[in-house]
This record gives sequence, structure tokens and C-alpha cells, in this order.
Amino acid sequence: SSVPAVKPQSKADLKKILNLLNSTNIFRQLIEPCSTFNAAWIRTVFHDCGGGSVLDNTGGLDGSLQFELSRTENAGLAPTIGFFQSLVEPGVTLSDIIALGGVASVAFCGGPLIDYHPGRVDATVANPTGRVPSATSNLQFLRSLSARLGLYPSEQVALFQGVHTFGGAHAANSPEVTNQTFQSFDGTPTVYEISYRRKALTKITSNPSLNIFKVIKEGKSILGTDHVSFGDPILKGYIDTYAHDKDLFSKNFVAAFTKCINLNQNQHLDSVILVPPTGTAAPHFKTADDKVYDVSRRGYEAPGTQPEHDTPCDPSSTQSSRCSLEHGYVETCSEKTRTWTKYKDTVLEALPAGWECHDSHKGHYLVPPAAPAKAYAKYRRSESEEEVYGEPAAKKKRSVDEF
Ligand code: HEM
Repeated sequence: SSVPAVKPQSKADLKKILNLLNSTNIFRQLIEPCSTFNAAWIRTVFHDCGGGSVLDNTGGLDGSLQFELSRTENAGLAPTIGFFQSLVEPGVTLSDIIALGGVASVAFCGGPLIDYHPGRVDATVANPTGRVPSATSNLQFLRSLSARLGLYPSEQVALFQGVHTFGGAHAANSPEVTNQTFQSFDGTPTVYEISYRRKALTKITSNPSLNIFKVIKEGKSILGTDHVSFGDPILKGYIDTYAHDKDLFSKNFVAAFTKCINLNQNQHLDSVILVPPTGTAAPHFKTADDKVYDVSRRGYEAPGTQPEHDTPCDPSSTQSSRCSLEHGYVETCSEKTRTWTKYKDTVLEALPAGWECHDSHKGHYLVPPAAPAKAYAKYRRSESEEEVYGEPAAKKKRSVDEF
């Protein structure tokens, strides 16, 4: 029998996914109007796709970030992942949520619209280590990262430099970059672009420019990677150009961002169907080792939970984050010190009263107060596969073996 190596998952349910963008949905409310969440979610996209490579077809935008929260470079991303995990349900993968969070966050901050195709398959293990850059990565590292993501130099600059028009650095996440609680990269962390014209009327009277590139050109960036990029003649050329050509920047930014959100997923987009074992109404999936797991609740049942807050914690566990004993905090298992490190749960704080933090083998996830999301409630009550999968009758009977 041919069981797919990648865990089969439900066919992407576009309706459920787009429901996240409903103006009444908390998902959308967190990022419109543009807030600090937009930057955090855009960063989340990169820290997931950045572990992938088109050169060897490993990793990608695959939700593996949930197993990588203990890595130093991912400090501060646990609250976002915990929230996103609470939205996972049949037809809605973590990776599709991460990608949607990214494109929607860009759009709601005044950035360009980026095509979004659902259907990503979630990874069941972490991506290789050592692929996501730090602020002190050298040019050679940036080049190889760029090659892994399949970016041209023009796209590399648009993405690695230009994206920092959003957000900034936090001492809690990046002590090597800033000692401030929050330090914006370009002075306008929730704005896609700002022109010279608006910032300094006297200097430039035409050609709106992107603020972040001005910061880099003036040598004022807080990221070492911006300085080394500006020192490279080819990359400098793009930094200079984008500072005066927002249309070209936007075009290449969209191209690069698209490569990141689709990384190693193109062959799956909107093409993966979850097939329940014959005779069960409850959704299950079979893994490569032929175990059948129940997915009738959010998250998946599998071993791997770290039971205690004791030290040392196990950074290689599938549970790299957990709820803190202190309300409003989450902890990640630091790969360096092998201890639980506490972070303020900014997402939990922003959600309406009643949300709770729960632990699972895939890390902590945030649970809504009383009734879960509408689509999910319907799904739980359902006895029929028809309702669960929304598939025509003929398709319902197919088994895992056919794939
Ligand atoms: C050379 C590559 C890159 C380096 C060295 C880098 C480094 C950093 C660092 C050190 C931070 C501060 C994190 C914190 O302290 O909270 C940061 C923030 C951020 N990064 Fe990057 N980054 C790179 C590429 C990217 C890419 C490709 C994206 C998105 C596609 C991205 C999106 C962001 C965003 C939006 C923030 C702001 C987060 C916030 O304000 O919460 N970065 N980056």
C-alpha cells in the first residue's frame, strides 16, 4: 500500500480559510488596522519558509516553525504560533494560516496584494537547523539563503532589506540588536512605505522613496546584514534603486514574498485530500509508519509532550513551547540553555477575555472562550463524512491506499 510520506491532510477548505478574514473574525481584527501583530506575523512567515530550500527540496512554508520555537532565532514567535494553532482544523493547515497571516498583514499595512493559494501540507518534524539568518550573518550566508529561497539579487534586497519597513527589534528577542523594549527599523513600524517627500519636504520633490532604504543608505540600520548588503556593489545598486522606485520595489517584493509563502509547496497547493479510513466518520490520518491518529480536535494526537516545567527541558521534543505557570506568559525551551524561557504572550493579551492557554505535544495553543469558531462547531457535531469533507459521495469512499 502506498501511504504518502507526508501526512495526508484535508483538502484545503477555502471557505473556512477565508472566514479568517471576515471582519468579525479575531484573526482579522488583530491585523486591521495595522498593528504590531502585522509585523510579527510577517516575520513568522519568513522564520517558517527560511528553513526550506529549493536546492534540495527540504522544508519550506510548512508550519515546521511549531517544532522550532526553541531555536534562538525564533525568540518571540511562540505567542503567534500558539494562536495560529488554535485555528487549525480540517481543511485549514497551520502553514496555510501562516501564509495567509503574512499576505493579509502586508495588505492591511498598505502593502501590495499578494496572491494566496491554500493547500499547504504541514510538516511533522522540524526543518534543518542553521538556515535562518541572524542580524550578524555575513554576505556569504545571505547569498546561500537567497539561493535556497530561489531569489534573484533584486528579490533578495526587496525581501531581506525592504520587508523591514515593518516592525522592529525587541531586546527580549534580539539582545544583540537592541537594548530597547522595541526599536523600530525605520521609524514607521506599521507603514509599508514613507516617502522622502513626506518625511523631508525640502530634500526630494518627486520620486517617493521607501524609508527603510533611506535608513540603510545613511548607515543607520540596526541590522548588520543591511550594512554588509550595502557594501556589496550589486546589492547596493538595488538598495539605491528601491529608495527611489517604489513600483519596482513592490513588484520584486511581491515576487520574493510569493516564493517564500509557496516554498516547496507548489506541487501540493490545493491538491491534497484527507481520506478517512473506511468506515469511520471521525477524521483520522495515517502516518507513514501506519499509525492512525485522531484529528477530531484541534491539533493532532501524538506522543511528544513535555510534562513538566522542570529543567532541563528537551529542545528536540515536538513540544518546543508551553503555557507558563504565570498567566499571560508562554515559555519556549531554549536550545542553548535547555531551560524554559518565559515570554509575555502578546497575542493572548490582545484576545477577548476568556481565551486560555493549553498545552499539547506540538506546543501551547490558545483556546477561545465558549463556543469555538462556527465552522469548527459544525465539524465537531457532524456524523457524516459528507459534511466533514464536503466531498461528493463518490469520492468519500476512497481510501488512503489509493494515494
Ligand atoms: C537577512 C535576512 C534577515 C535578517 C538578518 C533579519 C533579522 C531580523 C531581526 C534581528 C529582527 C528583530 C526581531 C525581534 O527582535 O523581535 C527582525 C524583525 C523582523 N523581520 Fe527580519 N530579518 C531578515 C529577513 C526577513 C524577512 C525575509 C522577513 C519577511 C519576509 C522579515 C520580517 C521581519 C519583520 C516583519 C520583523 C519585525 C517583527 C516585529 O516587529 O515584531 N525579516 N528581523
